[in-house]
Amino acid sequence: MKIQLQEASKRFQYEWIFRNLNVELSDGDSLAITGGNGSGKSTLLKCISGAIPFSSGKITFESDKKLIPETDWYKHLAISAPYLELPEEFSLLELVNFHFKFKNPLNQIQPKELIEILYLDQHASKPVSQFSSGMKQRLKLGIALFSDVPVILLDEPTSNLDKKGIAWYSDLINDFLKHRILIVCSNEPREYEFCKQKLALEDFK
Ligand SMILES: Nc1ncnc2c1ncn2[C@@H]1O[C@H](COP(=O)(O)OP(=O)(O)OP(=O)(O)O)[C@@H](O)[C@H]1O
Repeated sequence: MKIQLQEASKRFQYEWIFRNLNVELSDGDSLAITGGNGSGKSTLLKCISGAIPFSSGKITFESDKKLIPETDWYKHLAISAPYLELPEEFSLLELVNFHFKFKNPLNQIQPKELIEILYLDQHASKPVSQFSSGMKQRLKLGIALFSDVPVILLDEPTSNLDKKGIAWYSDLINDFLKHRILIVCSNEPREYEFCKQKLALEDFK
């Protein structure tokens, strides 16, 4: 998998959020997108995922030297972000089963095994609406990281996590991200310090 941004720019009305980004990412690469509140991190991640368009410039997804049409990007990526809601009426087990109807599980992991990795096995039958914010965050990260896709997009991955959760996040990144493309939006060095490339959005105004 290869993702390439060429002179990618975004504006809302008359306000340029970022201009002329050039980035190239291949399997095993990791990119940290940093910047203060309102600098455009989430906007850039949404553009990369195809949820919203860039205003100018170009982005391509390429697999085995073939361009992937924009309408198919979603099949190749998984996202965890604060603005993406979980279907909270499901129990945990129902939600994991539901998710894996759309995305293949990484390493053929079974729903019950994943729930153990999330250390939520005591809560398999509980509706997700009754989860704490940290439990929801582990769930969002877990279903993204354990989707068998070549591109993982994470926005504020450790928000709401306690010390144990933060260590758990670092271990998962170490163990399961080696051969994929990872993009992390963050202001917390602990969330992205392992990334090979860094892009400070303030430099692209
Ligand atoms: N749909 C929209 N219409 C107009 N302006 C928008 C829209 N979405 C975001 N913006 C603006 O774009 C800028 C960047 O917002 P964005 O959410 O990408 O920042 P961020 O770096 O992710 O911030 P934070 O660290 O607070 O999450 C802000 O000025 C925001 O108001």
